[in-house]
Amino acid sequence: MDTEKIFTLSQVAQHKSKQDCWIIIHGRIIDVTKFLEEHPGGEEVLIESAGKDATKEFEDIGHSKAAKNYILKYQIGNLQGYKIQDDDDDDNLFTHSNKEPIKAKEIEAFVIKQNFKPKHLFFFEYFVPFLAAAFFLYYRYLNGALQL
Ligand code: HEM
Repeated sequence: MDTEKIFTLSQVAQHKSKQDCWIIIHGRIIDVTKFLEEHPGGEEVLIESAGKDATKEFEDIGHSKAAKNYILKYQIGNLQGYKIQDDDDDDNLFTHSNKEPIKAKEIEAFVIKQNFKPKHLFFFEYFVPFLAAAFFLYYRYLNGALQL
């Protein structure tokens, strides 16, 4: 098991043949080339998902703990952007790692939210200067009117 190496989706996509077959499960990159013939579900299903994220397909079957251990055995790295936390407790193995990477848009939204100003600031920033300017102009107007 190698959890240090980071691969991008396009790097994984290059390994999609029977001779070189990688798949992604919960952000883990698995080289299943040597496992193809051994897979109880047949090699076809793995080859179909080669070079892609097969998390949904993997979970839909309801694989056992043994299958999850195979994943750790054949893991060669992690998908870029995934935060994987290994745990000794096998049941948590995948719940912990099942975290979506934070998307840029979410970060942006967070930053914008943080920049929101309280409503009363708007009052002081715009309304008070506007009132002052109005008073000033009115004063000038009155002065002018009185001098006439
Ligand atoms: C595209 C993803 C996958 C699909 C669609 C898939 C499909 C299946 C199916 C249909 C079975 C049931 C076979 C039967 O009951 O006769 C099975 C069993 C099994 N698969 Fe997969 N599989 C996938 C990925 C994997 C991976 C990545 C591993 C491990 C590296 C794995 C390990 C196993 C094991 C150990 C079994 C035996 C039953 C169990 O322990 O859950 N599979 N798979």
